[in-house]
Amino acid sequence: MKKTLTVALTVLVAMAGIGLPIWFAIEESERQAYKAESAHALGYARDVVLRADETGRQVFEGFERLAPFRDAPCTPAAIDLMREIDLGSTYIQAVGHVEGNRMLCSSIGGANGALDLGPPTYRSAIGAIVRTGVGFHFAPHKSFIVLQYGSFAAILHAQLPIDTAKSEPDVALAVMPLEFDRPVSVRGRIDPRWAARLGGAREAVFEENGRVIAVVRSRAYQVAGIAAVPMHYLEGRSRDVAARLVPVGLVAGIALTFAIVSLARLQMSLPVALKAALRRKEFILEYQPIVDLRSGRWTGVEALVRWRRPEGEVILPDLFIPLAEQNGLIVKLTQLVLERVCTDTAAFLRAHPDFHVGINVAPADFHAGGFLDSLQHALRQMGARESNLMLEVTERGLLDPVVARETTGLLRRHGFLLAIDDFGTGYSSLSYLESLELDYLKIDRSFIEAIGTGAPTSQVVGHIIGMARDLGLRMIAEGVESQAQADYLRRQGVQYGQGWLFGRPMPFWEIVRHLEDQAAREGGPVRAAG
Ligand SMILES: Nc1nc2c(ncn2[C@@H]2O[C@@H]3COP(=O)(O)O[C@H]4[C@@H](O)[C@H](n5cnc6c(=O)[nH]c(N)nc65)O[C@@H]4COP(=O)(O)O[C@H]3[C@H]2O)c(=O)[nH]1
Repeated sequence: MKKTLTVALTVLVAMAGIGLPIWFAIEESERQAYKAESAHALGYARDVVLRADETGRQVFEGFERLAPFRDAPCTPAAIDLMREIDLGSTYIQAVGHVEGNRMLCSSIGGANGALDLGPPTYRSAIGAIVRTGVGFHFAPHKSFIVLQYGSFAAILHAQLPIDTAKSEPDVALAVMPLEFDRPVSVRGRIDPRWAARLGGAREAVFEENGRVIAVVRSRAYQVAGIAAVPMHYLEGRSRDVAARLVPVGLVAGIALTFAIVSLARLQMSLPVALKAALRRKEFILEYQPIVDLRSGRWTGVEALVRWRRPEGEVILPDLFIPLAEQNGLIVKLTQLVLERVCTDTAAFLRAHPDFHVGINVAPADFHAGGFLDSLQHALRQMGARESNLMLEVTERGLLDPVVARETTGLLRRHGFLLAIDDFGTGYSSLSYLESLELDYLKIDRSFIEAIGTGAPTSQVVGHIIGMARDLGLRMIAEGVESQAQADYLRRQGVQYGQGWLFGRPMPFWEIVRHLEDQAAREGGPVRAAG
C-alpha cells in the first residue's frame, strides 16, 4: 500500500514536474507576447500623434505668417505667401482665406477660384474651426480636413496623419479630438469611446474584443492618437515566443522530474542501502567538544554519527536517523555507534575518568531489551567507567512515563550520566521532568540562536534556565556560535556550551590533540574538568 502510494506520488510529481514548467513557459510566452504587442500598438499610436502634432505645428506657423494680411487676405502678395507656405510644408495641401463656408482665395485657386467648404464639424476650445470629410471637384473620391483659425484655413489630406503601418493594413488608426465625439482622421474600426480610457494619463493600453488598443495623448493639442492591433498578431507572436520557451520548459521539466524521481527512488531504496551499510559498518563518528563556560576547558564530547558511503560521499544524520527509526534499524545503529566509541576513545577514557562521551539514544533503544547489557559490555571493552558515558535522550524518547522512569532510574543507578537533549522542542512539563532522574539538560540550538534577537523565542531561554535550576540539573547550551551568546549564558549560570564557537564536530584524535596542546600550555598532563 505504502509502495503504491509512493509510486502514485512519483507519477504525480513527474506529471507536475513536466507539466508545470511547460505551463509556465506558455504563460510566460503569452505575457511576453502581450508586452511586445502593447509596445507595437503604442508605437503606432505615438506615430499618429507625432504626425498630428507636426501637422498642427505647420498649420499654425503658416497662419502666423499670414496674420499681417488679415485685412488684405486675397491680394497677390498674400496669395504668393500662401503658395510659399503650401509648397514649404509636408502636410498642408492648400492655404486660403475663408468667409462663411467658402474659401475665397487660396494657394491653389488664386484669387478667382472660390471653394465650398461646407458647414463646420466642430469648434475647438481655442476657437479653431474643424471641417472633416470635405470634398473638392478637382479631387474626386478624396476626403479632406479643413482647419480654420480666424479667417485663414488649411486644407489637409485626411489620411496623412494616419499614413503609417502600411504593412499591416488591418491595424486600425485614428486621430481623435478630445473635444469631439468622432475622429477627424480614421482608418479601420475605431471606437471613439476609447479616448476616454486615457483619464488623466498620457498613454493607455488595453485589450478589447480581440484587439490590443493603445491611446496616446498629444502634448501640444487636444487630440489623441489611437491604434488597434488585432489579436492574431499577438497570437502569432505568442506562438513564436512559446516555440522558444516551451522546449526550454520541457528540458527543465524533464531534468527536474528526473532529479525528483531519482530522489524518490533513492528514498525508496535508502532503507535497503541503510541495512547494507549497517552490515558493512559504513558509519563513522565525529566528536564535538563540550566546554566549561567559565574555564574554557573541554570537559567532554558528543559523538555524532556520519554515514560514509563507499564512493566517499558523507551523509549527515538528519537524513538517515529518522529512516533508521522508521525501519527498525536504529537499535542496530546505536550498537554500532557504541562499538565505534569504544575503538575511538577507549585509550583516552581509561586515562581520563572525568571526561565524558555523549551518545544519542533513540526512543527504541530504551524499549529494546538488553540496552543496559550492551552499554556495560562496551564499557568493559573500553576499560572505562559508567560516568564516562553520557546518554542523550530527546524529550520524544521520554514520552512513555513508565518506561522513561524505569529506564532512566536504572541507568542512573548504574552510574551513567543522563542528559535530556534538544530541550524545549517537546512538551515535557516541569512536574514530569521532576519525576525523572537526570543529570544534564541540553538547551536546544533554536533558543540559543534567538538570544539577543528580540524574537519571541529569545525570552524562552531564560525560562528554560530557571526550570533547569529548579530541577537541579546542569545545563549544556547547544549551537553556541558567538562570544556574546557564550557570555550571556555564562552570566545566566549555564555551566557548559557546545557549538561552532568552540569547535565543529571532528575526529577524536583532533580532540585529543587539542587537549594535549591545552595541557602543554598549562604545563601539566591532560586534564579535563567535569
Ligand atoms: N548550526 C549549528 N549547528 C551545530 C552547532 N554546533 C553543533 N551543531 C550541530 O547540531 C547537532 C547537535 O546534535 P543533536 O542536537 O544531538 O542532533 C543530532 C542528533 O539528534 C542526531 N544524531 C547524530 N548522531 C546520532 C547517533 O549516533 N544516534 C542517534 N540516534 N542520533 C544521532 O542527528 C542530529 C544532527 O546531528 P548533526 O548533523 O551532526 O548536527 C549536530 C551538530 O553538528 C552550531 O554552533 N551551529
